[in-house]
Amino acid sequence: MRQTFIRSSWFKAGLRGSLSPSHRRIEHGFNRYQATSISLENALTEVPASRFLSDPKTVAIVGCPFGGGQPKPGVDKGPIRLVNAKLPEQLKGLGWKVEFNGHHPFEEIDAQSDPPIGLLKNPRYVSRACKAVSDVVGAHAKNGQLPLMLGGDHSLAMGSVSGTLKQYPDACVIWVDAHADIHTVDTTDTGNIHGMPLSFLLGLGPKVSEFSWVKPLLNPSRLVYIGLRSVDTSEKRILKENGIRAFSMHEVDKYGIGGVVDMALDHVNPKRDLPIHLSFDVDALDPWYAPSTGTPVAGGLSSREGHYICEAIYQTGCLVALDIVEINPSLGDVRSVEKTLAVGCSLTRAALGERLLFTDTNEKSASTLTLVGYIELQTSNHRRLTSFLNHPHLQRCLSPSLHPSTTYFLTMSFAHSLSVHDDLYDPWREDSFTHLLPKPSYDWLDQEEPSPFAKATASKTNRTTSLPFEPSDHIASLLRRVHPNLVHAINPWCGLRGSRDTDEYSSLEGEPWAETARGWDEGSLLEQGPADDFTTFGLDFTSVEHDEQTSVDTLGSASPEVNPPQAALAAPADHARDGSSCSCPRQQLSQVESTKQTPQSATPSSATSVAVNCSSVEALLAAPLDNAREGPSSSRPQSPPRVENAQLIPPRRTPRSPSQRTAEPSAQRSATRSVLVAPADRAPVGPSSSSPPSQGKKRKQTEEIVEVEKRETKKRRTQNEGVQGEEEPKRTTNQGNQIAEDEVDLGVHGIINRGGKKLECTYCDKFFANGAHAIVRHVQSNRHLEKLPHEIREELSKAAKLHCEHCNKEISGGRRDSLRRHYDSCTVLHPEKCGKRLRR
Ligand SMILES: NC(=[NH2+])NCCC[C@H](N)C(=O)O
Repeated sequence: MRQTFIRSSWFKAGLRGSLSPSHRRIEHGFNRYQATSISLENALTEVPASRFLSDPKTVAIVGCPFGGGQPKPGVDKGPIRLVNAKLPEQLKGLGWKVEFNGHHPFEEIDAQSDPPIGLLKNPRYVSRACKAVSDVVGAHAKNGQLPLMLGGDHSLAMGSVSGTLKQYPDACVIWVDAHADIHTVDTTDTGNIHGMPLSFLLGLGPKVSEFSWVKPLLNPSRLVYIGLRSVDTSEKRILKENGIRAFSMHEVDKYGIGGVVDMALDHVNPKRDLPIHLSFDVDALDPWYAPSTGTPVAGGLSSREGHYICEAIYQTGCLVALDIVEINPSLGDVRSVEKTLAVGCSLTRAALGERLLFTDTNEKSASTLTLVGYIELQTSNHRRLTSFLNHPHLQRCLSPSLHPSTTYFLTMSFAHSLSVHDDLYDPWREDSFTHLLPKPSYDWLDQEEPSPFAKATASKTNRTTSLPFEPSDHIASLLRRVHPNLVHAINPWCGLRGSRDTDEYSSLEGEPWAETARGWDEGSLLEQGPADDFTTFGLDFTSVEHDEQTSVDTLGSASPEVNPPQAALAAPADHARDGSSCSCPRQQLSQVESTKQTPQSATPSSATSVAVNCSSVEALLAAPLDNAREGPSSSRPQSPPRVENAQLIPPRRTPRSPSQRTAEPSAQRSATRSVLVAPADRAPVGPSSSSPPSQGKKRKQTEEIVEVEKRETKKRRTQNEGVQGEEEPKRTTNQGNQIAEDEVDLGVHGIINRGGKKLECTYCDKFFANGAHAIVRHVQSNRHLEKLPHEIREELSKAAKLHCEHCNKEISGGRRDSLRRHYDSCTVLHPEKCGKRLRR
């Protein structure tokens, strides 16, 4: 039996070009209008925060008032002051669940009972404190929480990193510090253990029985430094002997912080799939920004550079633990202390998702939703789907290009091997399931249109069908690995509608892609080709600048009023302002120097105003992945040494002059807000140049388009005339049928409600028996929307809100399961309940 899962609407919608024979296995395309369909609902409710943490994302604050690893009093007050500065509230403001049950009590040991071991000072005190921290951090990590260790001195990281490694043995450690903190027992000059934690974690140097609990779980290749500038001679030797990668301030100056972070990540976490422990010593920052610390060293990171590190690591979705250490509120004047505490808070926020242009990842608005692409997988094979989603090619395509502040969704559809049900699977016909698929386990498909048929069929019998896997959760978890903010939407119905349209094939006759379509029909995809064939998947990432309006909006939403707790201490993203008024000596110098050099082009990950767009299908086909990768990364000044696996896909800038921007019609501008529009210079959607259709076909298509356009213009004109108060024009369907007076014209929707029963789509010939909701969805999911102005599209998405079909109540949240829950209390379905409630 033929598998007929070619979507009629797609062919009509101009996705034909994507069906070239060379892309027969994986269909991909981009239909930005689906952004307003069900995808939106799913995307709005599902924003995975991390690859490793549990939901809801929880940060467990481990306050460590401890300074035994160094000699200066006061560092133990650091965590207390950070908490008093409302750090927990600030993190809540970022959407985290915060667990903080008071600071950890560290039992003091008097000096006599804790004599030095060799040169090591307070060895027992430090060891016990670190052991306790290790246990606590390990427990939080085990619970799927993110432990935030607030020091205290940096010796505590011996504990926190141990705790992390217990739970995540393959975790990597990014150590941001002015110092290497890698002295061994026999190399330390000072005996201060805060200069030694890494040697214990790496198992270097002579063993000290007091520290035997520290397991040398850290592999030197999993450690990377950023910000070093005070490294003792013996430490340099240790770094060299152990091949430990370090990015000193020299490299920061040379490559820029973006390059350094990329290289650091490429070294320890090339596929961005390993858990990351970020250990941030505030002395990595220039003392200008963090003066209140015990061992300040001039020439450090600017505030922005420090924040960039945190932001970039958050963006990997791999952060599992964070240390913020060495803030000593007893050092310096009041202003210095405030400054240091403020930067400690804002570094923490940056590492936990605070963004410069957006409020937070949990606040989802249409402007943070970007459709990345459309994938149609012609497979029902679980293994193949997994290998596709796990394929490094896809990961490389998506991962580095997606900005963390944006929720992306990938609309995916799956042609299941429903061949046996072929003629039966029509959700619009209640009887279509009744004998073969009595209780479909198509919940994932049902999700969007369950009520008419799912209810009807569920009651009949419990026979289940044999879908090979339950895609929703599975895909969600796989996509989370690609990018934490990448969500998916399964978009079932247009395919289902098309499933009966076998005549589509005849209309394909002579087209180069007809063969492909047949190939799918015969299930060839399932049989042939190793997973590697999926490399044909190539999204074309094109940078599209947010229009000015968007930037202003999003910037506005990040203003301090939005988040009062943060304002209490430091305005959110206050670090962003550092540059202008900065008198940090290093930055002044580099500012002077940078004017001499070629201006640095924006690195992709720092370009907050750049979004990713997979534009027309033709562009996809014309631009294989490798081409898509060419771009600004190669034009970066002094591009860093080749970093393995760092397949950055730099967004291609499409520069537009300000006058060009203002010249854009406002409707078009605002349309770019929620759904990014392909830049004008992209090839128009139509037959691929690589697979030109026959002349005749081409003409037929053009004629079709012209006809549709004519219809549109006519319609618009008659509408306008109506507004001007002239005689009301006769209303007709696209078939030319006149609309009777008792028929409701949904006008702007392009939908005619015929006698309140059957609905006809004005743009194609389809009829719907299942209510306005269904047809609104239909119009959205087909490319009819393309023809509608933005305002109308917005109205449409409003109209697509879920309502109970019995009492017409709007279902808040617009989710199907909420609707199902609502049925239980629906006053029309259960008048008796309603009565009870009234009596009460
Ligand atoms: N985490 C720190 N602040 N470490 C400073 C260490 C300074 C010096 N290398 C020492 O061993 O004493």
